[in-house]
Amino acid sequence: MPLVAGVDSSTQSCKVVIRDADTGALHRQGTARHAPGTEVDPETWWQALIEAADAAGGLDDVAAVAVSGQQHGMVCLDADGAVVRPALLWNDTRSAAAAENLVAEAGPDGARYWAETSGTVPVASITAAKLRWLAENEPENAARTAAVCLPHDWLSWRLAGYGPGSGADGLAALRTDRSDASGTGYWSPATGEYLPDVLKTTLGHVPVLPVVLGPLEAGLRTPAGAVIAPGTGDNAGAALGVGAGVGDIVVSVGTSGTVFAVADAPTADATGLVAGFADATGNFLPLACTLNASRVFDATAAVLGVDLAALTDLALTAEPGAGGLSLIPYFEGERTPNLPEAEASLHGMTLANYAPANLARAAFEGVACSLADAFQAVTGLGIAAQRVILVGGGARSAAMQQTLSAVLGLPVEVPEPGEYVADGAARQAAAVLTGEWPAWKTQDSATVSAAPEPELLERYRAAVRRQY
Ligand SMILES: Nc1ncnc2c1ncn2[C@@H]1O[C@H](COP(=O)(O)OP(=O)(O)O)[C@@H](O)[C@H]1O
Ligand SMILES: O=C(CO)[C@@H](O)[C@H](O)COP(=O)(O)O
Repeated sequence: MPLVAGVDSSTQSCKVVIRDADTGALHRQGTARHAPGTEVDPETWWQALIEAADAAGGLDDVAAVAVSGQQHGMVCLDADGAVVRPALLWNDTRSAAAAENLVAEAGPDGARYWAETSGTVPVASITAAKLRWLAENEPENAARTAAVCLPHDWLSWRLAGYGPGSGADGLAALRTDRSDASGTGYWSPATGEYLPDVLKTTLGHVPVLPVVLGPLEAGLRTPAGAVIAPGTGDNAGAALGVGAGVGDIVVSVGTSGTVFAVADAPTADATGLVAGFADATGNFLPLACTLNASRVFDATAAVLGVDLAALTDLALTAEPGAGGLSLIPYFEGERTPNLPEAEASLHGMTLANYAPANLARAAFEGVACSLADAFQAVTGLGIAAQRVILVGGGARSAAMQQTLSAVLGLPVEVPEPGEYVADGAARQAAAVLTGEWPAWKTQDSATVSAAPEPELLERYRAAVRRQY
């Protein structure tokens, strides 16, 4: 009965689950908060991982561990293995102009070129755009950058005992997986190869890059001897955690809102709405991501002076349609659609409808409508939605569940509350240990079917069109 650990180092927190490798039974778990902001010292992730692992009873007795992490974050290391500057996260939009320039420099059909070459048209989130920003704005830091990796790669490396002072041998030990490599812009999901030219035209040189492990390939080991599995980007981790397969569309409501499908062939969306990522099993993970999801609820709850449970209760006392209010939730700029400078706005206010319950409902409906746009982009690639699965912290809200079902006009499957990204990582750890994907029992789910509200999405889209 070996134990395995799964780690989810996501934007807001680190979660650790420890499960039985044979049965998947949950033994222990722990969490720790991350620092806020879009520019973060990776050391704070490491300290949070230690804290979350301690809260989960430690990792000394696990036979394998895998780390899933927030995607795209730019972690630059110097020749010694020390971090060159704080990491720029996926939701840091300072690299928006750099992304635009990368597309323009690729010629009149630059977007198609990028979609076909790297799977994804660069936006501010993509690591390659962040490297270009670094080279243009902090040339000394760019020149000192001897290796570039992602949050999950760096944490796996720290788990193996590497860190500042590890030198060239340490950099050579960096490992990643195809799901996270596919979010960099300098790795091709279609060929499975790095794209050195992208690094030359962004960072200015080709740094040491993590070796991309195959789905069941063992990576490093912890000092205590546990196998470190390849790990994953957090969305690919969620796909593993809920057991998503071809025909499933997963909607995740965390700091980011994501809509993604498991596909058996790579995608290349030249509109730029859908990133052509790889998954953690050897398949692909076309994904549309928004910058504004669960934190819209946090902010609205704070404004209304209630907690998240009360926000949902309040929202459910309002009629569908929030009395005519439409919230465009682009508080942090937006990525889908690509409007990095956008701000949120509230439309349709009258003295009659401007009330706390309608505001609460408008927050959930606004996020649901923005996710419906992302959903349409994914299904627009010809991907059928046989089942829609809702995960992430925001999935705990009945208001989120119902408004998403109403706006999509589809039933939504809601797995029992859990840490599905960390669970996906634990599954991968078990798979690497045994050589095959474990046949763990899948989670219990409820199906939420709300009456379709197509006019709500029409009103939202009309407001977006008027504004942008
Ligand atoms: N009952 C709830 N209602 C609405 N949102 C919730 C609820 N519980 C948790 N959340 C949201 O979950 C978010 C954290 O989700 P999570 O998926 O862990 O985020 P991330 O992976 O980006 O760190 C918080 O921003 C919070 O708003
Ligand atoms: O940028 C993306 C996907 O492309 C985000 O989904 C990040 O991976 C962050 O995820 P969360 O912390 O919101 O789960």
